[in-house]
Amino acid sequence: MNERRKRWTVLVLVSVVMAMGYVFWDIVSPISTSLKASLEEGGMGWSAAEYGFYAGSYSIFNIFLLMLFFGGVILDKCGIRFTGLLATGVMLLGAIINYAALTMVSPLLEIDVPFTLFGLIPGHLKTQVLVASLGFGLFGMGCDITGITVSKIITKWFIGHELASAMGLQVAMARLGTASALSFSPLIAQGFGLSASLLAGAGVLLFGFVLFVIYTFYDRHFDREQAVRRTGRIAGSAVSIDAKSETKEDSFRLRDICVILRNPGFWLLALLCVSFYSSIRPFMKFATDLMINTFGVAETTAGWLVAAIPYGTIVLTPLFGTLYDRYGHGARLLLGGSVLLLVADLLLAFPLSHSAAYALVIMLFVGIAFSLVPSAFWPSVPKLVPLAQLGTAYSIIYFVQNIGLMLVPVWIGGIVDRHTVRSNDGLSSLHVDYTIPMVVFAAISLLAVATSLTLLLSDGTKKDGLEQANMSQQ
Ligand SMILES: C[C@H](NC(=O)[C@@H](N)CCCCN)C(=O)O
Repeated sequence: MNERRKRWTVLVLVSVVMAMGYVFWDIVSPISTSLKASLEEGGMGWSAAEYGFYAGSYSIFNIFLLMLFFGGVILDKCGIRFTGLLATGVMLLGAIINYAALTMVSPLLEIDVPFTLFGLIPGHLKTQVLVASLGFGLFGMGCDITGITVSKIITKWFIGHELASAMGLQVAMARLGTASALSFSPLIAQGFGLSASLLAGAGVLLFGFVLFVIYTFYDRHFDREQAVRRTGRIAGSAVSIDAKSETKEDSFRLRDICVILRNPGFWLLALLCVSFYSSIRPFMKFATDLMINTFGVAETTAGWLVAAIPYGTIVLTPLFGTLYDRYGHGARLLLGGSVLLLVADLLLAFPLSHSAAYALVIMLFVGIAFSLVPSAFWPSVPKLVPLAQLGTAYSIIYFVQNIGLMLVPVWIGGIVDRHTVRSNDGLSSLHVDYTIPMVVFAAISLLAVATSLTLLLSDGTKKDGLEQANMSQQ
């Protein structure tokens, strides 16, 4: 197999592994209403607060046990193969615990929670919710560590080649995973029961684990070839390189963390990541409700309007990635995406029309923004951070991103509660005015605009290469 074919095969393998993670991540979202239904109606009787706690538990280990940070250190210290197997294994284990909670732990047992952590934890929790959350937290830890591992794998194989196209395709596969979960999970649950969706999700993760095992053979082969090349280059010298070990670039020293933390470019990227993703991901959690309340569409139509976001990104992310590879202008792509998101937020806060067509156009704007920024953001990180520190750098970025992803929905949820009024039309009793929540999202997007503008300006003076094409050879 020639080099080019090998690296694209690797891309397919690891993108599918990652997409499997995204499938499980959203497997419960479309069936949450059924989960909240009573036992007699075939649900599990979860309260909205319990569901919110379960959904937020994805980030619990990543944030409170600093697992993302340690994951990055393990990646840089122990290498891709070890970390990838560990992370995909933990994802699978978490998913199995999550599934087992829904089938084996009674939803009738409740416990009183001794501390509520500033209102983030409900005062009473079903033991089933607690066990499911433990599983989902473990899954989240494995999933995000798989994320940094996959980013490092793609960088390792594609640096100097089609790096942004490759990362764009990987993100497109991830979005396909999200879209598939949203589309198929309700069908599986309707046909075979709620827990069947989770079982299907766990099955999908087992498939991902097997694919990662296959990838390790490619990885070992790559390292051996690199070692042979190096040995060739230093032929005659007394230095010997162990062909079994990973490449020298992968070795990590603890003081590298200080190097990363002292890099202002890194902090700009981390700030852009948390502001952009905190503005778009939590928005997507509230978007269906916003469609119903602001544009008066039915729940199913609202779901389809919001689904236009991930479906649109499947095509656009690799397209923008290819443009970045060939023509550069990464900082401009970041700025363009952030500005577009800001405009979309404002057009939803102060709608010019209340038609479904208007809402669809805005969702397409959001989809374009959600393609522009990720396609330029992730391949830009290796331009500001050396390969030896890349795993740690990605993990710190994910860590900062997770803080926003955990806090912003809680914040917006509180604002939504305060802007919910009982309507008099006798049909839907509650109405939410989304003006203020959307203004808050717009303010967070404005921070993303300011950060990407700073990145563009500093690239002009420091020449970090964000505006340069990624491909140095075909
Ligand atoms: C590519 C990018 N990834 C992330 O934002 C990661 N934090 C997600 C990690 C894996 C899934 N939990 C994206 O999805 O845009």
